[in-house]
Amino acid sequence: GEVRMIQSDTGADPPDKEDKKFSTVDNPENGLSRILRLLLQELSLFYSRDLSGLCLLYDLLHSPWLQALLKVYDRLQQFREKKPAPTTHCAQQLSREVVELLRESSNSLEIQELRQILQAPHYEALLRAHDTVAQKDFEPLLPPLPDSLPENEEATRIVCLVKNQQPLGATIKRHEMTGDILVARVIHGGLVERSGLLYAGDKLVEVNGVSVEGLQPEQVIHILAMSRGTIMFKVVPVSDPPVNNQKTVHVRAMIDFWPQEDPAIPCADAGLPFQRGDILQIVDQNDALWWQARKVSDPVTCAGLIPSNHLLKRKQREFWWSRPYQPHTCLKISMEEDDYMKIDEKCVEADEETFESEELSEDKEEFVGYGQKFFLAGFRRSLRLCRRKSHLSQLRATLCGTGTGGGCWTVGAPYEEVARYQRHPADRHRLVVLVGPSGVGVNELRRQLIECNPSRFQSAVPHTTRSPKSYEMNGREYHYVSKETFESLIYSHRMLECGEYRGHLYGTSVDAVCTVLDEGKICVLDLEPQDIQVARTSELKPYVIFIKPSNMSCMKQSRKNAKIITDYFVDMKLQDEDLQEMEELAQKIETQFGQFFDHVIVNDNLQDACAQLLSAIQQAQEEPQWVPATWISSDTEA
Ligand SMILES: Nc1ncnc2c1ncn2[C@@H]1O[C@H](COP(=O)(O)OP(=O)(O)OP(=O)(O)O)[C@@H](O)[C@H]1O
Repeated sequence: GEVRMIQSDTGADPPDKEDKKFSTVDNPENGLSRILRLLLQELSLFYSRDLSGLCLLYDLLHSPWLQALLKVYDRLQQFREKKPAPTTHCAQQLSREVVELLRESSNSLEIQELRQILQAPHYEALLRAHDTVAQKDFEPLLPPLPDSLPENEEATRIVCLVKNQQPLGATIKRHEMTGDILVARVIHGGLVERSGLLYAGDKLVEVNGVSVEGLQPEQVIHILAMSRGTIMFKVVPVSDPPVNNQKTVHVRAMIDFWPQEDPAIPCADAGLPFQRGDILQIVDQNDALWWQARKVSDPVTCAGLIPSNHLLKRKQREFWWSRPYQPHTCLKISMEEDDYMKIDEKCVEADEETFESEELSEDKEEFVGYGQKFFLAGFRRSLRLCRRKSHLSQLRATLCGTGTGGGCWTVGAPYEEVARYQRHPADRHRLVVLVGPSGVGVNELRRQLIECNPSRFQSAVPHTTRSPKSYEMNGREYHYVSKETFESLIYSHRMLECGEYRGHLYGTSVDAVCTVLDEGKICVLDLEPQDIQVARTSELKPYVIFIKPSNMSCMKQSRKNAKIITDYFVDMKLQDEDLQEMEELAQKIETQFGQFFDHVIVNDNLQDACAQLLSAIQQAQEEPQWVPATWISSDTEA
């Protein structure tokens, strides 16, 4: 009644064609679809009145997806009411009989096809699934309980596991006092954990009907190793099974770990070996000493044991205390003096004049361009020599035992929490940092990259305390600043790298990098490995690429015409000893700083290395990457 009344009131448009189509769907409508149609009819009368929100509601209810959804709902509802029952409980058997019959009948193409279909593995599997559902055969068959249970026996549980190729994923131990065999640890993702039937602390009574009383854990493991198929455990369940309600954490390993070499690990076979730089997913931190984790790059179902943060820090302390006291003898000779002595031996002829003219000759190369000329800052010889010197001194300090890292242990957290980060297209680009042993081609690659697309890639303009030469421009070759200004930048942590060369300070500031990034470009920087940590901030989000030499014989081939800069020559041919030194240095850098590398490129063929570099940078900027979690959280706080 009301519907009609409103219609005559408004004289609005009749429901549109869509609606009619909807109302003429096959079968008589029922349930929700019908209600919806009526509702739409009614709403259409209001449409022209432009009441707020009404049009929105109309469009919503009129949307094809909602209508389709409701149709599905209605169909399912009908289906439920019908309570379908299987026509047969043994479709598989029926199918087999049909195949037999078909074998006897004429061999027409259709019959052949039908036979093939009925014998196809997926079809047989489908019928098997059908029969399982039809027969409601869901539960595994448990062995019958023994008839006579002793009165005083503790509540026991019978657990059956079907062993497959993988290990069971649990460890056992012997209780020191009682001698009971207990489940020590259930490995995350393993068969035992997925079954949900055994817990750490459960007491094993029998395995496959054999009592474990008085046995050593190794003997029990032997029984398990010998058994095939179903294994039956009789256990006294732990009174309150532990619940793992921790969320998983992702970390970057800052150390290497080899379970087979760690005498303290409770079960070496259950250990997860990893190397510095690996991203680990920690799934269980319930144990104070041994956590469970898996490698993100190798997502096997079963986790492995890794030493906890706490355990590693304790070992770290023990390691440092156990070292004999080492007076810092190496630092007695100042590195600079040492270096100068070497330089002086070799370049008795060279004086300041020669150095200046050499800088001039290098200058020409710094203007490059295709069509349009531009200046390449940050490739100056003095800056590069100064960097190299700071690295050498750092490395030597490390070898003398006074540096920040060494051999196996690095100071600081053994695991760094990481999170997935994908740069939003509107965000600044990530800083790209290239690291590599001197002469490997870091600057060559950087130069090629910038030259091939100067509007996309750029280097930062470094700072120096030396005075500008007549042909230089402040802010182009360098930012020329006073010693005081330079030092204040260092003290306020605004210098990414710095060093001294021939009495002048050289370095690259955070702000110089930000200037490039703020122009929407990708800043590509060449840093010494010990400076990576300084650059690792939420502000710059550096993506670190290690440039590695290939093997000696390849290098000898590809570096026939390669030249390096030295203190006494602008271009000096790379010698075999240089290549040898480069290889050794690359190894040292990798063992000491490998945890910070996001990507490694072997620079053998220059064109290949360039192409790899381009695609790595593309990935860094466009695809999700693991970064320290603090970079992300400080973003959201800001
Ligand atoms: N893949 C390559 N094939 C052949 N020559 C190469 C290759 N990569 C670099 N070179 C050459 O090797 C020499 C040294 O390279 P480059 O100057 O880039 O070294 P670098 O790693 O920046 O060292 P430094 O720390 O001294 O600045 C250059 O002559 C360069 O052209």
